[in-house]
Amino acid sequence: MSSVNPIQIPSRLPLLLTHEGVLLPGSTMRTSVDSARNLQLVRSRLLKGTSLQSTILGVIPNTPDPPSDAQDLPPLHRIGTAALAVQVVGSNWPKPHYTLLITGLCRFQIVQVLKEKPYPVAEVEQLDRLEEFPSASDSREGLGELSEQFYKYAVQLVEMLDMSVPAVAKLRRLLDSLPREALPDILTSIIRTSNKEKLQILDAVSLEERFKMTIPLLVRQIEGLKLLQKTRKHKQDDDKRVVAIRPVRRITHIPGTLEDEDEKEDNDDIVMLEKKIQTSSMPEQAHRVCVKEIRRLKKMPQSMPEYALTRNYLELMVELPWNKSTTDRLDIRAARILLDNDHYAMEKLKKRVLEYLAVRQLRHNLKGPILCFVGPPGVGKTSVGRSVAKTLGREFHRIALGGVCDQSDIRGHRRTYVGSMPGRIINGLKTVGVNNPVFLLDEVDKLGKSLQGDPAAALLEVLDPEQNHNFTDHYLNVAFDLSQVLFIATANTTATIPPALLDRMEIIQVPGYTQEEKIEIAHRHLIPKQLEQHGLTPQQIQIPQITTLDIITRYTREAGVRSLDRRLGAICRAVAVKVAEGQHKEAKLDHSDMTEGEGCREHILEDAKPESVDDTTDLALPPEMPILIDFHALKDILGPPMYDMEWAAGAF
Ligand SMILES: Nc1ncnc2c1ncn2[C@@H]1O[C@H](COP(=O)(O)OP(=O)(O)OP(=O)(O)O)[C@@H](O)[C@H]1O
Repeated sequence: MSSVNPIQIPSRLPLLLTHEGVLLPGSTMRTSVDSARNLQLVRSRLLKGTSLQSTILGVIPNTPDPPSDAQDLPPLHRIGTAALAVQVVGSNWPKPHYTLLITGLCRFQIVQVLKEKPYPVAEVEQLDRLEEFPSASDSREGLGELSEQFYKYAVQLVEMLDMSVPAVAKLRRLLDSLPREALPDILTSIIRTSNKEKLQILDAVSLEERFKMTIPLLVRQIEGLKLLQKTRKHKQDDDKRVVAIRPVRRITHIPGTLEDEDEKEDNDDIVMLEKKIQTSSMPEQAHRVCVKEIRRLKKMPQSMPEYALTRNYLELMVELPWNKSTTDRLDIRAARILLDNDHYAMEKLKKRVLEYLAVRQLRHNLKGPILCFVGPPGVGKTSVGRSVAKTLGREFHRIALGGVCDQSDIRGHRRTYVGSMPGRIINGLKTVGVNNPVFLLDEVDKLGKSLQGDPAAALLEVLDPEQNHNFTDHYLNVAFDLSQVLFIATANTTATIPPALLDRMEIIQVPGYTQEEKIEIAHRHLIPKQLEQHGLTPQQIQIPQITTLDIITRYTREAGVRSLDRRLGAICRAVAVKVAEGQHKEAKLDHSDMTEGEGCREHILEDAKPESVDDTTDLALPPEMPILIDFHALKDILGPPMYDMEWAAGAF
């Protein structure tokens, strides 16, 4: 048996009166201090004292300290534990108090109270003299047997616990290295015992008595664990000892229970994850990290917060498209047709995009300036980016950068950070599932800056073809090759784009549209799209060009076509309601009444002529009569015009 350093406590000790919990020698506990004498003790002894001796206290259990020091001391419990104050944490909320972390050293008994104020001090006699403990070889007969019996139970108990928990493994080692005489106190404070039982153990000054009293407690705990394993009604205990009473995983297999299935599922998941790591085509370095992490994961209890973190990390690693890409199918003629089909006007932009794609096709690589479309909102910048992806046969992903002011948005958080996650680039790659998508960095001009770093600086690394084959997201902590990604940026203005970023991009201005262009865009693209979105057919609604002009001039004022698109959406919604209610025939009738009465402009009547009706009966109506949207209908749906532009209609 190992020899033990004798502990010699001072003969006078300041007394800390506690009534919650019992501190036993060899164990540690937290206690809250908020009564007058205890507060004084902490302030004048622990916080002011500088010697090691000033951190030694006499902890008296089962004795509440009166709230005010004007009140007399209550009768003190006879035996206390000399303790070392390891940590003092103070707070003023909700009232001034301290939390002490104290470690029990040995028993003592009070000989005489020397003073009661400002905190009690007593002359004490040390009861445990560890150096006098008999060793296993030369112990007295009775005690040797008792201690042997106790040791066996202790080993049995610890071996029933989950050895993969570091605290349990440590406890198992301690059983062999600590003197047996110290074990009753330590085990009593670990196993499930009441304060009363702990107090009895504290009061048991004789070692023999202590062993005798602790053995039944151990047996009770062992029986409890056996029962627990049988019923598998493993309850989470809010007591910190929960770690110590977790049954061993390998002997808890009781088929058929829900938790059993959960655990099995989890284990299956880990096996699957391991297989995925082995078969994944990730680079050597990433593979090494994954293998290391999965080894750690296997040893971790599932209740540990790190378990979920590590698992999420590994799942992301196997999901990332390290080597998965789509094949480019670039045909410049087809690209031209596709761009023309999707977008009216914007000749300059389309020309430059085609040039860009042609050069990429001839050079077979993507190194080159990043295209940045700059123009007012709603002129189709995003939508051209989407078309580029379509022409190349690549996946498309939009990364909105407006308002981003933290560089971890781009580069991710380190995994040590609570709630850490990868940045938007890695997240985007996970979403598209290939390593060569088109990434549209939307609104680069609206990047912010903050104490959390400059996201523009992080973007520089992403966009620089010389560096981005080695892009390291903080969360992944291994390099990912971004060189196959085609980046396109959009902005409303170049004025607020950081110069270093601007330097890496080729700016293509996208001007606003003329009224005529807007009308064409509306009729070629926006209206058909809206009809489709609302489940309408051209036979159900008719929007003449003059109405479109009315919307453009009287209801919107913009360089692009976004508001126009929204207004058309509102019209389609209103018509969809009519159609759905099956009332569109009546609506048409009412409507023709109204246009007649109010003298609609000639062109509208002309537009309506082919379908115009002079019969008032439902039956006389052609079955598919479109709802005509004229200026009056427009007013009904969108409200009165926001801008009075009568002249514009005339001009048209
Ligand atoms: N020339 C065009 N031809 C066809 N549709 C167009 C054209 N210009 C814009 N659109 C349509 O207008 C809508 C708005 O365009 P988009 O979202 O691409 O604008 P944006 O310039 O990216 O705006 P923001 O700067 O606000 O992001 C889209 O539905 C798009 O299809």
